[in-house]
Amino acid sequence: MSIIKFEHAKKSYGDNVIIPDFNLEIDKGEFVTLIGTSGCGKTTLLKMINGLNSLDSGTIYVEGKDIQKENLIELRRNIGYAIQGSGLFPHMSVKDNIAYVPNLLNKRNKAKTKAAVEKWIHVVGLDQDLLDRYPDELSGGQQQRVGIARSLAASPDILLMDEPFGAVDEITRHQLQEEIKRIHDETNVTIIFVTHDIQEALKLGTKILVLESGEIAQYGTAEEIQANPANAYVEKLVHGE
Ligand SMILES: Nc1ncnc2c1ncn2[C@@H]1O[C@H](COP(=O)(O)OP(=O)(O)OP(=O)(O)O)[C@@H](O)[C@H]1O
Repeated sequence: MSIIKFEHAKKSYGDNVIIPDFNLEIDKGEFVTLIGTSGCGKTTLLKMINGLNSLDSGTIYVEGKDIQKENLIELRRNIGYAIQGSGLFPHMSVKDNIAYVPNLLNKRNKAKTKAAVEKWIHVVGLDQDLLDRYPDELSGGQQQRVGIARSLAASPDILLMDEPFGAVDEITRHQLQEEIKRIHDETNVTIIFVTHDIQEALKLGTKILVLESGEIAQYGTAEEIQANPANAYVEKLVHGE
């Protein structure tokens, strides 16, 4: 069974139709990289999955359930969300940022939350010494890692990532790419990852979703889209001018 299924999903802002008629099934455990020109609707599509954007019409199923009939708070607990610039709570320590969702889930089981925090800070490759610092006392790359740790700390089945490595230097970006690949291999979390960078999309994705004006230009493996680009846009994207 697919973990996410779109059926004629439509989204507009006012009269501006961004996603006209979206149909796709994403299998559990995929690492989907979502790429397309600026303004084509990548962020809009991502936010439809966790209910941050409501649908005009159509249906999205997450783990077989129609999200429009679900409690959105419950839904989002199972869907991690990591955004560019980390999106950390500035007034909370690193520890409290990562513990935020586990605390909600574990209620007063402090030992369980502490174990989750220690596990995830380690998984994203950060030192335990950073736990008591505040976000503005970290480098951009460290903040980004904490953001990823926070989004994973509730052990979600799905992780939505919106250009999570956009704001860091090349070396850190490369390290974070390796880190997220490893996390995906180890946890089998289903990831939907927005990027502007075709090399990043090809490197990380088990499937690449090329979006063009809110519609699927192509959905396939890196090999497939490189060997058989579906149209001139995909061709240009993967092979340059
Ligand atoms: N809240 C909003 N109200 C009105 N229009 C919006 C809103 N959010 C996005 N848009 C518009 O919808 C279109 C798609 O935006 P979206 O952010 O999904 O694109 P994107 O592919 O993620 O772009 P980028 O790569 O630049 O981040 C754009 O034209 C944008 O201006």
